[in-house]
Amino acid sequence: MYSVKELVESVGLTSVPSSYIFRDTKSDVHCMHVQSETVPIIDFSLLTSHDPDRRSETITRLGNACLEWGFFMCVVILQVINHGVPEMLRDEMVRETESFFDLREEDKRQYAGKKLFDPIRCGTSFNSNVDKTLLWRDYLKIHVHPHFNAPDKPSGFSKVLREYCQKTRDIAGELLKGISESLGLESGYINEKMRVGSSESHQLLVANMYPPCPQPELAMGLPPHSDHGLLTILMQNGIDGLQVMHEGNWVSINPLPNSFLVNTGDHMEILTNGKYKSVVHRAVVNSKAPRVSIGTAHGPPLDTVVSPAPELMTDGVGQAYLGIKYKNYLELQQSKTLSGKSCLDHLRLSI
Ligand SMILES: O=C(O)CCC(=O)C(=O)O
Ligand SMILES: [Fe+2]
Repeated sequence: MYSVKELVESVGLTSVPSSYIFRDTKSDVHCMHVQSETVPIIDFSLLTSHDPDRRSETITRLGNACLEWGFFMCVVILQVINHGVPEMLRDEMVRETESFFDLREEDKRQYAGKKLFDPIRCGTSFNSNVDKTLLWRDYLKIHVHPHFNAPDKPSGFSKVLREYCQKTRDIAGELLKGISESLGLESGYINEKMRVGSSESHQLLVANMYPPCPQPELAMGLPPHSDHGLLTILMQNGIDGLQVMHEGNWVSINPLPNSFLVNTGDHMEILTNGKYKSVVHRAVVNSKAPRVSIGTAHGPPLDTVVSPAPELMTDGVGQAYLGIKYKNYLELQQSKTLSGKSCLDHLRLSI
């Protein structure tokens, strides 16, 4: 079966087929429903404020969010023209993405079964060649920077996608400035060292479609994992499903209006020598409505070797991770079943 959406729509499913029954003994922990206010919130307008006190307070919050959670909601004031994402753009981006998944299967199939670095790739599960259990998830992955790519259908997608990707790169650039400062480094440190914001930086857009599931407790949208890259900026179509691991519990995320969900990725953990750890998260499914989430992963150029920053190895802790080319890390992650932080574990040095 090429997609879960097709499966759900082709037959009146009343139960989950056995190939989708997900058993995860390791993460079988109690799911706490924590209110949104316990999740760190970053007001983007304060981060870019000219008032040094407000900016500095926000940088402290940002640093704490990275240190304690690896996750925060970033509220972007929509009317800000320079760095905000206009509300319309977010809505349009969701609508166009939904329309893409609603295309006829033959229109989508031209992007199916392709390789990791093909510009546009569409499929189901994570790595359906090796996944023992299939995931209740279809995806569209597009390498949008340094070379911009877009499917030719739906017709309005390309324009909206280009603008959305530019705006999220701008947001990532500002967040990385704040994160650098929170580490006691120059504001431009991460952007310059990782060449993020350069004409070569890498940005991958991943759109996920989780169709309604007749037995949501038996299936999994995306299993516990951490993302590659420095930061992922995510939004959704108004239906919840993201959970992040915090202090041993799954915290269900109910985004504030106009907020992006931001998590630190494995390359942030490597670069900071383990100070800012990537967050483990997962996507659960529901029986009522299709859920769409759209994430952009922001990383260095593919040929960049990411290793711990010497400036962050001064506290007597030696180098805790091996360096690796970003490209090779992506290959490593894609060669296996998605599972917790198993890729990062390959690079950990025992110290
Ligand atoms: O759907 C979500 O909320 C999470 C998506 C995600 O974790 C991913 O695409 O890596
Ligand atoms: Fe993720």
